[in-house]
Amino acid sequence: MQTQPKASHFIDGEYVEDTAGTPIDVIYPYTGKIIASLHAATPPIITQALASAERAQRDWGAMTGTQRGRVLRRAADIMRARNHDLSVLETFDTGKPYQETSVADATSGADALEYFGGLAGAMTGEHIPLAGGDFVYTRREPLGVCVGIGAWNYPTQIACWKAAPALACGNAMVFKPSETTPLCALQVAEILHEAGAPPGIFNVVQGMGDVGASLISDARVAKVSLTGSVPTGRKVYAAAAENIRHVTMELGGKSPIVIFDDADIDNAVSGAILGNFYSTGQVCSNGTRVFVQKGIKEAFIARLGARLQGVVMGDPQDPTTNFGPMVSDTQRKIVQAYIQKGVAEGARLTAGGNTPDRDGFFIEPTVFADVTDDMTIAREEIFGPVMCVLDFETEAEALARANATEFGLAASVFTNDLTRAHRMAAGFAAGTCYINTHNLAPVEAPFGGSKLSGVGRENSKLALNHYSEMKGVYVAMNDVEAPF
Ligand SMILES: NC(=O)c1ccc[n+]([C@@H]2O[C@H](COP(=O)([O-])OP(=O)(O)OC[C@H]3O[C@@H](n4cnc5c(N)ncnc54)[C@H](O)[C@@H]3O)[C@@H](O)[C@H]2O)c1
Repeated sequence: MQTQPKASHFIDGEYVEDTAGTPIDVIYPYTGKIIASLHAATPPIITQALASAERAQRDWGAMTGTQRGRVLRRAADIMRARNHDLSVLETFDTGKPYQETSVADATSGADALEYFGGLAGAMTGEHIPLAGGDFVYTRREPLGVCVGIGAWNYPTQIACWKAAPALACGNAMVFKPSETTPLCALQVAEILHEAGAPPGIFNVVQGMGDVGASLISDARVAKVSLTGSVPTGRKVYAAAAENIRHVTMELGGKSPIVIFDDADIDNAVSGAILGNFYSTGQVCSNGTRVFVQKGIKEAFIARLGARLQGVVMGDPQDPTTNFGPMVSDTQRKIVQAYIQKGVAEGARLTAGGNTPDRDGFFIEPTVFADVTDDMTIAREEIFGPVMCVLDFETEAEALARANATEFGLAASVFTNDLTRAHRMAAGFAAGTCYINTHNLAPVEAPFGGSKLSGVGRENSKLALNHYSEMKGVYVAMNDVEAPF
């Protein structure tokens, strides 16, 4: 497959290059080899992208929602038809196994385009009757030019989850992918263009944090939606505050999975695997603190150990591989340091912990038992395949400890006690909760975090509120009464 794009940026319906920008080498995590070379956006590229988006948004925002929705739904169809190629590219970009990318990335992106394409024509205001026949009507209006900034773990999905509601509401978007995975968003731009999106409606510019910062500080920008870490979120939120801009923040997490002794233990083990090792642990909503009720702790660890025998680590493009390398050597080193800290602080290593002696940024799926709440590995987001198993005795204790974190992205409970399941879901201080599963993110459901994990929600009808604002129009049906 040709992994080198035609040029670094996609602006106004075409590929654009400016070789004066800082070089960005794209590394395939399986081989450590360079598979594409791009350039970060220079100030003229940033200006070009924002000017084109501002120009295009005026007409796009004036179209009917049905017309815009048609373009998005066409893009969804193209994306589904190209799923194989897009998945292969996503695997080159991230190192995630094709077994995952073929069902979770372009497909999830297409779902978002289809869903918000469907909703676009159904967005309406309301009529509010008042005394004396006066009334107010509301108009849902686009914000204008939105900036999207992506993390490296789900490059296609992140681009689509931001573009689809933004465009459905009549905005234009300038999207900056992560510098680690810059390839897939260009494909999203091509597909939207091919589906009939007017030039400039979705522009992609490459670059590091400084490019993101320049985009946000531009006066033409009405909103920024970031998927990234909490430290970056703080900077982006502060920069947006300078001009009182709208924000959506999808940030990090240290989510709990609470497993009671009445749970279906195989389902609980599956949930913990999904919530810790999918995408080699590089998922923001991962349930990395697994609280297991004391009586079943050793049984849980034994079953988990047996299931880990099913890990197939290898060439991520091979459809039988179910566990790929980490996205970069840097990220792998961060995870290695956390594993060392876990050992040093006295946690019991029950699986993995090693770096396989082979090419690629691999690290074994790792499980620590007897983890306590104060250990570094139980407090900080690791963003790699490291599961911490903690044990508990009572429901009240589990809930209090699950919530004792500055993050609040996701939380799940495994139990067969119906009332306890709902009690726990109501008690979790997290934006995205699960009962008897973990980490599913269908487009119909709101996704996002509370506390340090974020602001706003992606997906679901709620996302429309974050990409539009309501204008109230007061209509007088009577003479104006003035005091003099
Ligand atoms: N909540 C979610 O939906 C979600 C999803 C995926 C990843 N994440 C989080 O993302 C993190 C991993 O991704 P990452 O390492 O790419 O995150 P990161 O914060 O390092 O970078 C995210 C993006 O922000 C850009 N950026 C960096 N500094 C900036 C600045 N000052 N101004 C504007 N943009 C700037 C980066 O170039 C990149 O595109 C983890 O913390 C993970 O939990 C969250």
